[in-house]
Amino acid sequence: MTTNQTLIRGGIELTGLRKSFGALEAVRGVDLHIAAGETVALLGPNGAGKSTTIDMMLGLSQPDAGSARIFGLSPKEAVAAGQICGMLQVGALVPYLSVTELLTEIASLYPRALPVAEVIELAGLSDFAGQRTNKLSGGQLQRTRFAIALVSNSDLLVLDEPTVALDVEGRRQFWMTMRAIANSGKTVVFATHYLEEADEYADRIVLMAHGRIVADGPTTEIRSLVGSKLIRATLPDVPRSDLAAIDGVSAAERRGEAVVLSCSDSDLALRTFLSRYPAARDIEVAGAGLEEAFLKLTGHTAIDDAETTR
Ligand SMILES: Nc1ncnc2c1ncn2[C@@H]1O[C@H](COP(=O)(O)OP(=O)(O)OP(=O)(O)O)[C@@H](O)[C@H]1O
Repeated sequence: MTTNQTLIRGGIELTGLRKSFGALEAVRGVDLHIAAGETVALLGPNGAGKSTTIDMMLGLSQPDAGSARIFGLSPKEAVAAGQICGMLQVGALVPYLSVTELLTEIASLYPRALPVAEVIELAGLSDFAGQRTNKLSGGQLQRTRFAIALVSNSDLLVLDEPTVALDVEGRRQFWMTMRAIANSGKTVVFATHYLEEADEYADRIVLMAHGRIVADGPTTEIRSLVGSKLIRATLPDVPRSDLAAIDGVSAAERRGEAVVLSCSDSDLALRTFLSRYPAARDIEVAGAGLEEAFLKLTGHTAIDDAETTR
């Protein structure tokens, strides 16, 4: 086995990571192992601690406690060795260089850099390759940040909300490229708010809320954590508390004349519901979507919101 293979096999190991800003505990004990070759989505609402965790993975900030090891190295060593490359939400690019010039400069820093022309094509920058970086639009800037991450040809790509500011075509192209990169055996970690992106492109979802990991597993597993089925029906004038008390129902929500029941046992719930409320109509039984799972696991349920407004 070569030294490089030995390093790659180590994957990413975050152990007991903590980071506070003054009194605010942004990351409160994150333990996470990512195997080499995995594509992992860090999903969570605003302020969940995703960017803070990513910054510590990239060695851009030091944890208050715990450690991050990237392919057996400290983040700074991994960056210096060209093993890891990040695409951040913020950060100005060197102005007055064209996109091609900037990428050529950056490529010269990495031992295994990809050809710049290939990266320009992959990132959808062909039409703007001669444009100066200070004249780029938000979407073009984001594509350029992506190209910077790609050109290094690192084994681990860490992307913080990579599709922000991209239009529909930009997103489609971005994910096509990412798929090819993931299939080539690289490890990819990306933060996103978009459930459908996590669902569609990641092997695994790590859901963060309030500085902690609240769920970690394949998308299907995360869905199953929140009860398997939802019953929707039109049924005015029945109090929510009566619906929540039905056997097999774990939570009930009212949306105008419609009711939504989250079920722990949907067969039992449906039988009871129909016998007790024969006037119910437009009845649907559906698998709980990732959206429901997300809201429930991050402690921010639509049902809670409904309760606070009652
Ligand atoms: N440099 C900083 N100084 C003070 N507070 C910070 C700093 N960076 C982050 N925070 C706070 O830490 C918490 C976690 O922020 P973080 O950016 O990690 O969340 P996030 O999950 O990436 O959110 P978003 O999806 O909005 O980017 C937030 O409450 C944020 O306000």
